[in-house]
Amino acid sequence: MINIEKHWYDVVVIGAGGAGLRAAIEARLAGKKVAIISKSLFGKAHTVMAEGGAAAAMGNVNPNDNWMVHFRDTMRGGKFLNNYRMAELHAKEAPERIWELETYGALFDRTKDGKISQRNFGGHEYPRLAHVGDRTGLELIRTLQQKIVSLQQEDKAQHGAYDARLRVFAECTITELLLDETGGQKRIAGAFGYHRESGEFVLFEAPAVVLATGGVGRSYKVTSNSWEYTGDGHALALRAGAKLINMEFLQFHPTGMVWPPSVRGILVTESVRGDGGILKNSEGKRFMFEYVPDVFRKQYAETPEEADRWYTDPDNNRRPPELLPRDEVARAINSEVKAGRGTKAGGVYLDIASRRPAAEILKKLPSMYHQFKELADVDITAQPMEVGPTCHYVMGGVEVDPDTASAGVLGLYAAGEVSGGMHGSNRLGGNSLSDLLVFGKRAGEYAASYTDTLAKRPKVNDKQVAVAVEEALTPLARDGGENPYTLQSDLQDVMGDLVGIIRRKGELQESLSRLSELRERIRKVGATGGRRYNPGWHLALDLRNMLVVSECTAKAALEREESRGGHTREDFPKMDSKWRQVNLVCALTPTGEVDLTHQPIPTMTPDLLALFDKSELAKYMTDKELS
Ligand SMILES: Cc1cc2nc3c(=O)[nH]c(=O)nc-3n(C[C@H](O)[C@H](O)[C@H](O)COP(=O)(O)OP(=O)(O)OC[C@H]3O[C@@H](n4cnc5c(N)ncnc54)[C@H](O)[C@@H]3O)c2cc1C
Repeated sequence: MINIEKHWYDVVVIGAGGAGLRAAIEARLAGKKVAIISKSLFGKAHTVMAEGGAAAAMGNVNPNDNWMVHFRDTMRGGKFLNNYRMAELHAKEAPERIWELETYGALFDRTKDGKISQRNFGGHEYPRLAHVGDRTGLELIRTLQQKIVSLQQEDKAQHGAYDARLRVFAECTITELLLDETGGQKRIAGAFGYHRESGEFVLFEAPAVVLATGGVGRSYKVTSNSWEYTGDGHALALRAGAKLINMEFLQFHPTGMVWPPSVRGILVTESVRGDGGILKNSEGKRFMFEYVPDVFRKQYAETPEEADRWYTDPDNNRRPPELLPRDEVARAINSEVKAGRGTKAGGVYLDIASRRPAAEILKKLPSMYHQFKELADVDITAQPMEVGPTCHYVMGGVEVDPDTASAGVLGLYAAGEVSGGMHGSNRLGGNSLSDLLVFGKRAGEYAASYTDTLAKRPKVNDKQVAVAVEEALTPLARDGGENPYTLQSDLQDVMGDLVGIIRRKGELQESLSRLSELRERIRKVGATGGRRYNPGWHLALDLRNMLVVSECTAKAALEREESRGGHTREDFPKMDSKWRQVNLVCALTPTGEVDLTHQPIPTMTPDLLALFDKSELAKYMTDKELS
């Protein structure tokens, strides 16, 4: 007889990064009983790793900034494939969400006159990233956790227990969402998972679930993402009947560490370039001036002199090309390396040492200094760093309603990196931290109000629970099954080699047939040992999520015959305005295959269209759309 620990909540939030914590706070403030579930330790999420800052048009450093400029930058960055309504809400609400963090106790760096300081970042017209040195994510998580503790203290005073209305389940992985399908309509009824340490199963009965599980980067070997980003939320949503959009768009951050091999992929923050760092090839040439695409030519400097003047006089000079959106810089580095002008380890040089005094580097980039000193024995105040592209962020994700964050299945919501649409084909740096605050809050609010509309709670189906138990136990029961680590490595090879930064038709076709072979092998995955802390078993369970998400990416990448943002096709090197009108949508067939369809993207409202010059829109839109 399998023992299953049972809990009863109004709202279950899966994920304890910024999106999950902000959603949980909002649902709790609405009076709901809320569980926060986290695969990793509490406080250890992608959000904590964020370095550069959170983008919000507060206009503290340049008063010309406002939500309309931020909206324009976000749409340009996403090459106009963004869900315009999400980009609008994000630009309008981000400043409020940042100021609100201060009321929770956040301590941002300040300007001389005491306002929240804001720094430059790629694709943002004005200094816009609220930051705490290069440890912004740490402050964000610390503050949200502090708010949670303060709410728990209120609950202790009112209800006699700290976790009466807000409880954290750390090191607990959700493997399945549970649905009530009575009357032919799917409604969320709960979530099933296991405690990582004991291997014991756990069931959360709840009418509303917020997915806040972050990204998918572990499907690639060279990635800035950590072990838990196996696309669980994306896969859970698919299996529950929701859809994924834009999965072909993956952001390869231009600057990951490339040396030594053990740390390849770890992020080198864009703040290095925002604060004056420049990129050079092995011949010592500052090469980015040669890679400014026509659509951005007007906004970027043509000479190093103009670019350097911009740091002190941004109103009369144009930005350095090192601050182009990330997809452009990543492709440029890739081209330099391919042309034989890379470093021995396959990267290029990022130099701040010759550009800023050591004391300033230490003050503004303390984490980068320690990262390079400890991991690569490089002193960034005296030597250049070696960098190259690393898989960093997934623009694609769960299709949501922009206002409510509803994922299209009753009771299911998604926010943060797991959701799709907001960033279009490419995310601007800093826009994720603000995204997760804006839409985390909205998801929590609407999940809570949804539970108020229910006449009775959806019922958990015991058969579904039995299937979830069996699914989880099968790898342990299988003798001589495939090794999960080998399977993960093989999957990463397929994605890195065939669905990487530059894509080609033949390779994408090959990736799909290799993924289909992997599907068969993953069905036979085995894990030795028992249920007590067993990472091999955990990975065996994660693999099916990584696989289905990778299939979505490969299928959509093959289908989209153009290059845009985080999707570059060597055989279709240009943007095509016909493709801008289309979202590629993935759903699962009843037999679990990925089904891909085209869906028209929502048409931008005239008031928002009027924020752009017609000549600029003409670079992205069809004549029909413009008329
Ligand atoms: C090194 C680095 C630097 C970055 N710097 C910046 C920056 O400066 N500015 C910016 O805007 N963005 C930055 N980003 C991106 C940004 O940090 C992330 O996109 C963002 O934090 C994602 O937040 P999230 O709340 O959606 O998910 P995360 O913070 O990734 O949290 C996901 C949570 O879900 C949990 N989880 C996952 N699967 C399961 C499961 N099956 N069951 C239970 N729990 C699960 C995880 O344990 C975790 O708690 C950076 C990213 C990295 C990696």
